[in-house]
Amino acid sequence: MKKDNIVLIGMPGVGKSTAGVILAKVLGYEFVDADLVIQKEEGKLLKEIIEEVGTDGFIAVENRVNSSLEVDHSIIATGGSVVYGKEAMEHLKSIGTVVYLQLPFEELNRRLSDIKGRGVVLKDGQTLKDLYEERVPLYEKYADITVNEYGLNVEQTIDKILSLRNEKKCKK
Ligand SMILES: Nc1ncnc2c1ncn2[C@@H]1O[C@H](COP(=O)(O)OP(=O)(O)OP(=O)(O)O)[C@@H](O)[C@H]1O
Ligand SMILES: O=C(O)C1=C[C@@H](O)[C@@H](O)[C@H](O)C1
Ligand SMILES: [Mg+2]
Repeated sequence: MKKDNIVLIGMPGVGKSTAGVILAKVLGYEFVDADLVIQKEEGKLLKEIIEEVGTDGFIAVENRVNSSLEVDHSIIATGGSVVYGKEAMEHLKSIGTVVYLQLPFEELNRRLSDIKGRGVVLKDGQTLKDLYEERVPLYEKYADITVNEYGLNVEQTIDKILSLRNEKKCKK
């Protein structure tokens, strides 16, 4: 039987970790932050990994770690760049429902006042807008459910995730 996980994807700062941990409490699930799993497995901070092996190297590490996540009844908050890893996304889709947390660019820009400090995978010269345009098609490609959280607080976002997930379950 397919495992019962919820996998949160989306741009950095959309709230995958913030909403994910509360969602786990509401459902009585485990919470897995893929960024923290990477840090634990590598024994380094994300920003140290990016400094040492560059953005492509980080993406390879992220792809490998996410491809080997074996959890059930868990909310998995992924890193924003996980969608560059084909194997990781195929694995995550096979073990859960992929929920894309979506925000318009302007709102995201407001939230991310210090994006370098968050260790975002930005290539030289790439702006946040470029990154947004590059990634949105990937988030859309892998999403089973898309949740537009514009104007919603964390609790409202969680309610929306749960009601769209129930709708999807009822359709099956
Ligand atoms: N509706 C909302 N849902 C979730 N977070 C929200 C919402 N509105 C505002 N926030 C705020 O947005 C920020 C989201 O940050 P968070 O670290 O959870 O994002 P993330 O998607 O996990 O980013 P990253 O990819 O860098 O790990 C928090 O400061 C949170 O309080
Ligand atoms: O969106 C990104 O590029 C990233 C987001 C973080 O969660 C980390 O996974 C990492 O710092 C890269
Ligand atoms: Mg996070």
